[in-house]
Amino acid sequence: MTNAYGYLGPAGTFCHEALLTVPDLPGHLRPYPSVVAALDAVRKDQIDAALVPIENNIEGGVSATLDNLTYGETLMIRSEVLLPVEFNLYVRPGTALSDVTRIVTHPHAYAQCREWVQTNLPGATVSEGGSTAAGAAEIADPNSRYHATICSQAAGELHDLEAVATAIADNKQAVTRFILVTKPGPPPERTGADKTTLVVFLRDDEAGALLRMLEQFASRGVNLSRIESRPSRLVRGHYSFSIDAEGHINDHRVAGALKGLKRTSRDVIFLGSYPRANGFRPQVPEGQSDDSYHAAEAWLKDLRQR
Ligand SMILES: O=C(O)C(=O)Cc1ccccc1
Repeated sequence: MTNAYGYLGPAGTFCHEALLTVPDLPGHLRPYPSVVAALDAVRKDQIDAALVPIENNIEGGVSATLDNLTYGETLMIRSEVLLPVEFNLYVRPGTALSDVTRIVTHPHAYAQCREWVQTNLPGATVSEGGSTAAGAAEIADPNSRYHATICSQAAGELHDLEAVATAIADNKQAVTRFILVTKPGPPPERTGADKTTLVVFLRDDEAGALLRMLEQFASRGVNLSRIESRPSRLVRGHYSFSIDAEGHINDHRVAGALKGLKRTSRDVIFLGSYPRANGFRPQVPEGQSDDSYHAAEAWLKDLRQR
């Protein structure tokens, strides 16, 4: 144990803000310059866990996170955090909004403010920064070639910047989902309001492979809360599916779906079962509860012993 958690830094990122809401934080919180650097630090036992973004409600999944969890040495999701994100446009004190032609920020921040930028700063170019707080640090430098950054109020104030526009997100309800990731180990206890994250590689040269994958969930009453296809790095023209299923690996119906996927697909990566941040409890259809499975198993055992 290192008594340290990592996050996409520097201080003042949305990741940092999300991490501060996690209960029982260790003594040290360490910033990393990228999602991949934070995840690799977990793999090398330099930190016990890392908090990284996985999904936002404008762009969908965060590819850097999803792909690293799919192709890197296996890690496990322990919990999730939902953070409403608000974006402001910050400049060095004295710069007017009309002077802004070069913006630097994290691509997800820009993605969520694209219409605002096009409407209000139509000539401006936007460059990719490592994070929103890295953008704020850049703008604080008087020699910077950039004029403005899109970041949170916390990051703007940390660097003594001036907000020339506030609440500039195109969707005012923007929420980002972050995950806390550790080395593999036993999953957290089942709470009844859980989520299971998987990557499934289909036997996609077989007709109906996608339908067969979905049947593993549907036939057991397991609802999916996210499903995204990602191009496979291993075989060109093939895809993997990144999936969040409602329920825990210790629910019989979810375990049944996992076993079915293992039997019928090319490969399955289990990335964790963990409590849902919104506390949502799935509707378990008749016949899919653990009690129903136990009763059916007892019946079968009895038949075999007759
Ligand atoms: O750059 C940051 O502050 C991050 O934590 C990544 C991010 C960027 C925009 C929205 C949500 C997360």
